[in-house]
Amino acid sequence: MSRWIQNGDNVDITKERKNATFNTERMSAWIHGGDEVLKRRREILDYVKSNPDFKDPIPVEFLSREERVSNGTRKIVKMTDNTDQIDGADFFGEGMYFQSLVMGRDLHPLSLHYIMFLPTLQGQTDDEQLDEWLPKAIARSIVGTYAQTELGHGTNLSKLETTATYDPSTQEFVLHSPTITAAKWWPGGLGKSSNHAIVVAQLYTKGQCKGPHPFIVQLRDLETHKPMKGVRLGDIGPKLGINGSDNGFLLFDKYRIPRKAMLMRYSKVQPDGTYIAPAHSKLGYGTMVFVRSIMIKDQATQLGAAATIATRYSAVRRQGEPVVGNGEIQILDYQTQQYRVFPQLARAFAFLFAAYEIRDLYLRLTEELTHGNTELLPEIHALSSGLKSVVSWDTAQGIEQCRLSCGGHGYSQASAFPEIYGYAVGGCTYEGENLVMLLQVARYLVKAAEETRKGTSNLAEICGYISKTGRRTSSLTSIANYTTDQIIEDLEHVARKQVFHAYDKLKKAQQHVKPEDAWNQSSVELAKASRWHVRLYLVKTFLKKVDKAPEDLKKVMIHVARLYAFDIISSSSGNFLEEGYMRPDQITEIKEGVYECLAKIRPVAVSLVDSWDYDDLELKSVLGKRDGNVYEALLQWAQNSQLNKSDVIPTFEKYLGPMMKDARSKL
Ligand SMILES: CCCCCCCC/C=C\CCCCCCCCCCCCC/C=C/C(=O)SCCNC(=O)CCNC(=O)[C@H](O)C(C)(C)COP(=O)(O)OP(=O)(O)OC[C@H]1O[C@@H](n2cnc3c(N)ncnc32)[C@H](O)[C@@H]1OP(=O)(O)O
Ligand SMILES: Cc1cc2nc3c(=O)[nH]c(=O)nc-3n(C[C@H](O)[C@H](O)[C@H](O)COP(=O)(O)OP(=O)(O)OC[C@H]3O[C@@H](n4cnc5c(N)ncnc54)[C@H](O)[C@@H]3O)c2cc1C
Repeated sequence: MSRWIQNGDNVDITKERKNATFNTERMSAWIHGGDEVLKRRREILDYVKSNPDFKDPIPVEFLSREERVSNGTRKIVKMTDNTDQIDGADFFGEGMYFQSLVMGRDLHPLSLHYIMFLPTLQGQTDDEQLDEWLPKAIARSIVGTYAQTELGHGTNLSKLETTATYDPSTQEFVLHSPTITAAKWWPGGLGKSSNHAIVVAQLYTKGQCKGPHPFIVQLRDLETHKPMKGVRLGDIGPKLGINGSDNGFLLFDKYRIPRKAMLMRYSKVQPDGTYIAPAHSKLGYGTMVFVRSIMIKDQATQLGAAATIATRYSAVRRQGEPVVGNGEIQILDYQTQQYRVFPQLARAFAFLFAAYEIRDLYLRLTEELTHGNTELLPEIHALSSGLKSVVSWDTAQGIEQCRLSCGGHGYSQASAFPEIYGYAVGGCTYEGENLVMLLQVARYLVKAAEETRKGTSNLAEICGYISKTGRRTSSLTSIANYTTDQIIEDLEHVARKQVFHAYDKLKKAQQHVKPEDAWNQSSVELAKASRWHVRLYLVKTFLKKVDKAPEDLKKVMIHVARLYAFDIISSSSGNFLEEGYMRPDQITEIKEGVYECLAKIRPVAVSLVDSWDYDDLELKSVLGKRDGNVYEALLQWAQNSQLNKSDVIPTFEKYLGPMMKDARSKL
């Protein structure tokens, strides 16, 4: 019997599981990278469940902000006391899973320490600095964050205002925030927890500005934890999500740090102030590329969770009686419900598989950089920026669709949707605002288009479609015979067309206006080109992964992958119809393909979401509980409300009681 079925479970959800046409365990192993990975996940899960230190006193939704920060800090310290339980080298797999189980969807005072501070030390220090700082950071004798964004500037790094001016007489840098807008603003854990930070500041030496560079800076006294003299910092207040994290502000008043505080792996300032430039001007941005690449898996995991909650709830929720007298049906049987939820599940899969690809590519980049080779950098910058944008945007929209699909209960924090949304949607902004990142991808695509037009094209594989001579019309005859190659060919056509459309618009505008105006006037079309480029990549990666799956899994997953592709085509049919590339009847065929996929997925939907292997501990959703007994659980969840501590609360005595009494006396 499936590990997901237990006595006492809701009967509808049990029936769904018994209808599975594939082995859920095999599917989970395939999704997560093999039997060994799955085994390790279960070991980590058992460990977390068995450790009372990781328990929340009550669901975190009922805690105040201060309690959340305190509870999160307690847990993350315990968690990082026990990193021997995981493979420390596997941040992407075991590290992220462990932290997700223990910390849920609250970032915490050590988030930035692990996500950016440590990776920046690893990637940007010279050997001597690495020896000095890395052991301390790994041991957690210091806690750091990444302070780059300012009140006045986040996106445009070249206009950051914090200055680091080199003083050769003392061999120190002087850190200074010349204006209010120079205040660092947002860094996670900066407000109250960190005592160090990587601070990105404009480097001045010999009277010249050399642009933004990273420095390691002590912010608080190691014993008293009081801010250092010349450092002013604090918490920036509550946010849409991640309220367990003390995101902070920071201002410097002519604060002196030693020359060796500048991270000198790529750029250097010599004792006399001579500046040595890096091999590639953007090597200092490496940590952002790393985070963008791990964000894809994180976002996929959030959307997968939302789809799991919506699917399980839809299996146990009965509403509406299409045949009067036959009883209400499971809402999962409505085609409209399937159309709302299953594409989100399909997207989550597409994003997860792309996450594996970008992880591998990032590892290759790291290896190449150790040999001084920066060739891969532009490609990875473009791909990670593009994926980060498209994936976080679709994840945000997808979570909202899942929430809506759960009706009123989706609006309750018991569903977990508010937490999931609040956490995930930050990804549209941090690590580069999404539209800005799409425009970075566009720079890359414009170059590819230019090379193609010049006939000098020697494009990286990912851009190969740009220089292909495609068909003038789609070769689709019937949805049953619509092959993977044909699907890709059709998407390539639209992506290529949009790339050249945007490119031509840009080139035309450049003949009439200044380059920056031409770029601005073409930017909506350029961003669209980037989106198509990324969607094409996602579809290709998904279909390729499914093509290689074992037969028993492939016959299920093919419908999910096709749904992902058909949904994209049918919801942008205008692009495919343009210039008669597709005929209306071909679009109708693809829409029918969507409905067919929904029908194929329906009977196995619950087992498919089970295969994501979310334990209740990780899902943290009353609606998405494994056992499907949601109504009892909702009633129980509500008991945690502080308002239920007494039958009559003081507001009655103070306000409502007198109001009603007064009104009664006047009747
Ligand atoms: C031991 C194990 C223990 C394990 C324990 C585990 C514990 C775990 C604990 C926690 C784990 C949690 C895990 C959860 C998952 C995590 C995911 C969630 C993370 C949430 C955390 C949020 C943190 C957020 C942090 C931040 O937001 S930091 C700030 C980020 N800021 C930005 O991203 C700014 C965006 N702006 C830019 O990037 C740039 O300014 C720009 C827009 C790209 C423009 O730059 P500029 O220099 O002005 O460029 P130009 O001069 O115009 O040149 C453009 C040129 O450069 C190329 N370019 C640009 N960037 C790059 C790059 N990075 N690489 C390569 N090339 C680049 C660009 O392509 C152009 O090239 P061309 O000129 O050739 O076209
Ligand atoms: C939850 C969260 C956590 C964060 N954590 C950290 C952290 O730990 N450390 C840190 O340093 N920062 C952090 N940040 C800051 C984050 O990196 C920035 O907010 C982000 O890079 C966007 O920059 P911005 O706020 O300046 O937005 P802006 O750039 O001001 O964006 C506002 C609007 O302007 C548009 N825009 C801006 N520039 C252009 C352009 N060139 N072309 C077209 N449109 C443009 C954008 O598309 C957007 O619509 C965090 C932010 C959040 C929300």
